[in-house]
Amino acid sequence: MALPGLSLPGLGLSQAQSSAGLYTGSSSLTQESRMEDLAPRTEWRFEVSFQQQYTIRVTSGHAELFGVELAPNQPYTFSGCKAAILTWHGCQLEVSGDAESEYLGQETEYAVEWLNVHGMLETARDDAQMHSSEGGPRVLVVGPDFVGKSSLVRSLAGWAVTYGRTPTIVNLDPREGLLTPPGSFTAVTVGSQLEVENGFGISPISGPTITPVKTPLVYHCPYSAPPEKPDVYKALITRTALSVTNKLEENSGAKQSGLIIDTPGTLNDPKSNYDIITHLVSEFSITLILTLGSERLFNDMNRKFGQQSSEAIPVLRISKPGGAVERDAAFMKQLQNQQIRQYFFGTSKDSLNPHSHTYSFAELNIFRANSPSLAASSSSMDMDASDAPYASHADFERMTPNMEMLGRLVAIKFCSGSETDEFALRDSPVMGFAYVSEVDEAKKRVRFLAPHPQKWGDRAVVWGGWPQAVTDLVGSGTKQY
Ligand SMILES: Nc1ncnc2c1ncn2[C@@H]1O[C@H](COP(=O)(O)OP(=O)(O)OP(=O)(O)O)[C@@H](O)[C@H]1O
Repeated sequence: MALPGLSLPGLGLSQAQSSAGLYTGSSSLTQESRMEDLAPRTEWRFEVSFQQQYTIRVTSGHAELFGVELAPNQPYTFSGCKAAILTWHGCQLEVSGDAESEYLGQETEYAVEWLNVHGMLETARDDAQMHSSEGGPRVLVVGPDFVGKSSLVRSLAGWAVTYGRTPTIVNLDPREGLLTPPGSFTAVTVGSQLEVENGFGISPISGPTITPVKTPLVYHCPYSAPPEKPDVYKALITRTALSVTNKLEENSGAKQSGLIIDTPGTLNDPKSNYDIITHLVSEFSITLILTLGSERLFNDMNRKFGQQSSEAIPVLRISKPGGAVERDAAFMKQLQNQQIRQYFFGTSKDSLNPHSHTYSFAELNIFRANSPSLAASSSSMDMDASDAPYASHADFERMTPNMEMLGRLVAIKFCSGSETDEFALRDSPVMGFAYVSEVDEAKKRVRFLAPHPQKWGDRAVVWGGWPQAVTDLVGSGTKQY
């Protein structure tokens, strides 16, 4: 990573830049390959749909994408992506392919601010190194949806790795997976640089990979948002925090590098008096809170946790990047489907070969995680009342496989299927995920797609209302993403 120079954004624009600097507003751009000169501290913003491919190559100078430097002359291809290539000192890009929009962003003060936060974290890590019993910074990132939280987390992680650190990234947003499909919490210590096109990439729980492995700790969260089941969500936070803390105690480098926690926008909830954020701060012993995109949230956090409160935790208000954009429901659905596909089939650079497993009903220990959204989807499927006992107050219920599971993702837990303690079932980490590709109620058997050839024996298999069913996973399986 190159540090920012003294040039001011907007100065020294070439003609190409000034014309490219206008938002195109067109729904689809198809272009021949062409060169774009970027002045220092500017960024090339683009939005590419899932049907398009857009390629960028740095031909001179240095540029980075969310904290990860692009290698010179290497083409990077993006699909289903909204992002920005930032340059501190200026660069030239070769751009080709299709995009929904592309433009030169000159308001990059946010990036300088983010880099300053990285500098603060480095100081805290140095302090932790000198006083070895203390851990590094434990950072919580909060804010409404689509304000750049995940981009900030990714940038801070990328810069930390460039500085030789091994930060632990925790994703508590079940809408979007990190090294996993949606519907999970992940904690992963990052020891090698992230990928430009694919962020955190894929992990061994998806199958053997050729890239350096990042082994995540995964918990199952089959709800799209915390308000669906706040108590379960909080219990899973406690479980994750305990496991992460224990893991850091075994690895001094990771402990000194600290934690960065990404959260869903739904935690920004004054009505509940930010109950879940309070829980998170206490369980992870947070030392720094970064708020994005909401002045009210910043003030509320400052009052509740800031230096004047009994908690005395620094709370900072961080700028939202000008390029951060809303991803509508259709885009999010495609993103979620793509994450599920990638879990089983890998990416165009790192493809995987999933395996088919058939189990009889008698061999399976299936549990359903009840939730309001699952109850709603069952009633819309017109389920027989006896098949859909979701009115039950139990969080998990043992069940016989049925057609409702078709197209769903199931979590294979480390605990035994004979587990009767609901809390042990909830708190057990995930060994891997499988996809229900066929349910034969007449022959009483279920066919799954799973990343590994080994069967999972009598382990507990849990599914819930999230993520939603994917209908076209098998059959499109040969397609690479
Ligand atoms: N500087 C930027 N230029 C262009 N696009 C950006 C920029 N920063 C972020 N984005 C894009 O804007 C979108 C929203 O950003 P991001 O996912 O970081 O927000 P978020 O607050 O984490 O959202 P959510 O709460 O949904 O997880 C993403 O597609 C991201 O890649």
